[in-house]
Amino acid sequence: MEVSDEGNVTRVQSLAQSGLSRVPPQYIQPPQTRPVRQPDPTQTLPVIDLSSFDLAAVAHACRHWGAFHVTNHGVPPSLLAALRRAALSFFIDTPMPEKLRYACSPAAPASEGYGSKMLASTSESSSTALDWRDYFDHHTLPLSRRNPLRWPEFPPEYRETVARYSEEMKGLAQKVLGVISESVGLRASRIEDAVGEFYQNVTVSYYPPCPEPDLTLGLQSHSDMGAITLLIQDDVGGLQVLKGDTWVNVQPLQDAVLVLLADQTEIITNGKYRSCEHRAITNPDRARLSVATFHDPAKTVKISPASELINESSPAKYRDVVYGDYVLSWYTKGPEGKRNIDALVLDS
Ligand SMILES: O=C(O)CCC(=O)C(=O)O
Ligand SMILES: [Fe+2]
Repeated sequence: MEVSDEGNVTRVQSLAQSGLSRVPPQYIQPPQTRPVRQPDPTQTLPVIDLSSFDLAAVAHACRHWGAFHVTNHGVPPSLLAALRRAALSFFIDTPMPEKLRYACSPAAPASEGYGSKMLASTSESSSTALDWRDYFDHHTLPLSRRNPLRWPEFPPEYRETVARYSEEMKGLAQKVLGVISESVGLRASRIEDAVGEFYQNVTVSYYPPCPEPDLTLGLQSHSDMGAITLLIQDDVGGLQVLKGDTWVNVQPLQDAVLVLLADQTEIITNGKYRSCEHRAITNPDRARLSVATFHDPAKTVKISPASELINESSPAKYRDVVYGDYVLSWYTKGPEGKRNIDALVLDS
């Protein structure tokens, strides 16, 4: 997720540390996107135990939430902890001038590195309030995109931990996409076959404490653009998912991995499953860390609804899209909830 003039972009962490009691105006959300302080407390995100589950529970979670926690997923908890530790150390132990050596390139959107501003500065995106977030984006797969020299050098185990984590997340994404495929009535490999080789990015988000949590968002409302996102976080909380028209807090679940269905899975399942709209709120007291691992098609891949799910009574709901075109529209227009996928919906 990324940038235009990152060289000049203020790091939110520096702002937060300057001890200001009001946030600068460019971070203030318009009234309609400010976070509600009382999300629905009666709702809790489904949990799927990957060592024993029934497909109906997966189908229910995908249909009604587009998101669920997975437990017994096979990724060692020690690796999740090691990644969180290394990532946090980059943000809190590394001096700012050293961090800025990894600043995202000003030229291209979605460039790798240390950034703060998700969208390119276009006239369409200029009205969007800034996120109260800094991040580090790693290009991890395919290996031809990977250059660990662009990843933090400290702590010393950083690069190796990201590499191990990337591998584990790839395996888990394949496993979970297989289960999702079967739960919608497709053969297990069907969604993965449609996506093709995974283009995987690992993005660490660091949300510093914010003096005005009622007026700001850590990350604006969006759905992820690829196929599937796997997210881990610390115990602070702040992620919210939209269920129907209600925002629900996602309670951090120790050692679980959170699965978010992304837009290409919505298209492939012909809308039987919807991608999850989500956002991060800010916290006045504690910084928060999350790590999202995105699994996307190559830019040249054409995504279309699975023909097995289309018939006379259930016609194709989305037009085909070349993934690179989808990404370009996302970064120029901004996510604004789910507007990019909504633009592909065919008139019925
Ligand atoms: O910080 C979080 O929990 C959400 C991050 C996220 O949605 C993203 O990076 O796309
Ligand atoms: Fe996201």
